[in-house]
Amino acid sequence: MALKKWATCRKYFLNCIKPKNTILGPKVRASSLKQISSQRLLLSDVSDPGSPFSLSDLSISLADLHVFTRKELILITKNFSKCNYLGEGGFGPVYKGFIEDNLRPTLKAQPVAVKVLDLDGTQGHMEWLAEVVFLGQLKHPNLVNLIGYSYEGQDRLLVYEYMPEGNLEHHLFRRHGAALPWLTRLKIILGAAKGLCFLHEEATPVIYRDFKTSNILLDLDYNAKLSDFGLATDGPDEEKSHVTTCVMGTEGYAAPEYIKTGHLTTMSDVFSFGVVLLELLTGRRSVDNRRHGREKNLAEWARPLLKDHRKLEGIMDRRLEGQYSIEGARKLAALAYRCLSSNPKSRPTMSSVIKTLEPVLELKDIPVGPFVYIAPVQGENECDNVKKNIKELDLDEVRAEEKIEEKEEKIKKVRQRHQKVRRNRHRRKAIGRAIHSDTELYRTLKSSLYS
Ligand SMILES: Nc1ncnc2c1ncn2[C@@H]1O[C@H](COP(=O)(O)OP(=O)(O)OP(=O)(O)O)[C@@H](O)[C@H]1O
Repeated sequence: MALKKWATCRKYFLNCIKPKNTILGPKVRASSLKQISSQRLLLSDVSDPGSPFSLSDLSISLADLHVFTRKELILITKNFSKCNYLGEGGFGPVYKGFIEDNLRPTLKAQPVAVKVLDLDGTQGHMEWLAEVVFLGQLKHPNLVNLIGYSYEGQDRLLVYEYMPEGNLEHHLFRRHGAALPWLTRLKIILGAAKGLCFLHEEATPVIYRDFKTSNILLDLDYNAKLSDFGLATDGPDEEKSHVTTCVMGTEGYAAPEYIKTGHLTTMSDVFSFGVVLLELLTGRRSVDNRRHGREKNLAEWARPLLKDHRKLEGIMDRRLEGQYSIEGARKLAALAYRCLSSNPKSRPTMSSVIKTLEPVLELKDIPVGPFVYIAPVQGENECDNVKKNIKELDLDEVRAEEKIEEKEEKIKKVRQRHQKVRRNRHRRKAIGRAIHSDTELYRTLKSSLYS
């Protein structure tokens, strides 16, 4: 479900970057580039109207990125084939592709995701540029890796490492398939927190501005990586704030002070982090217009319930079926409460968020239930072969196989029972056992989530 996104203002900047050979003399350009190259290139260095930068200068400053031609991208995505379509966001459609090892000598064979700017959409050149400038320089295990970009005429494309498990939104809110286990949720939110912390701790802090479940991508081990830097901006530290007349972000995640006044700080990201934390705890979406009154907005509705242990239990995601650490849930709820404070100064920094989250992963008071795949925690020592085999298997297939085995087991038991009943007919009647079937589970879910 795509949430309403406010992101139209930057479209005005389409083509505001100077074309290839700017009117500035080569000496002036060279010295400006050198001056900037010692530090991180800021978005304003590139996008301000007086900037000496041209698009071709980007490839000098961001030398690790590959500049792809349209022809190469057609090859990579099999002509943007429908079979390779992964989805679509505010920027435009995204396709899976594969880079063969003979494409370029410096580029290894690998699967990729290619984002194509929709020229009729709400985003434009500035979002593309922000993505290139930020992800071209900021490298961290919890940020998605940008491999390269492309610009030809009005066309703007981005090429990323492929994230096989898609995004968190899909895993958390899908109607079918197993629920995301507690420890996997923790691992994901900790990874995302580390990514956000890295951005905030840059010498010039980066305000991400679009922290939400659909922007948290997952690799095969459920390591979280932030993507979608189209709305990111270089900001001052927590003490100072940007004031913008153009409020951009996604409904349900944006901090109240930012919506009301346009004041933007790293603490606005912390608020959005609190919303995602709530989504992980409750299994509810940040905004659900099918609900009534206050319940439509998750943060508004849930925050007052977080401090009361009994109420917290009542709003925990039912799909977890009680398999979570109660102490951990309480700690996370208290953390979400602080992140969602209406006063930005009362919110914790992302480094303090990480310090709160890490010990929660160690809590062992999780009731043992049926087998669930729990993604290994980063750095955990485990048998490489088993890990590799699990990676190579499609998890949905594993679950399907488990279900078949489960069903076969049930049929076997029912047969045995029937035989026994037949044998003991004179002694007692067979009792119909209530099986909590998947259909029943989905129906319950549907009525609670989507009514
Ligand atoms: N690197 C990637 N690897 C695999 N899938 C990806 C990758 N990047 C994006 N996708 C998928 O492509 C789809 C569109 O993603 P995109 O980031 O453009 O939009 P969004 O975050 O869903 O929405 P919005 O733009 O409104 O924030 C999503 O299903 C996402 O999971």
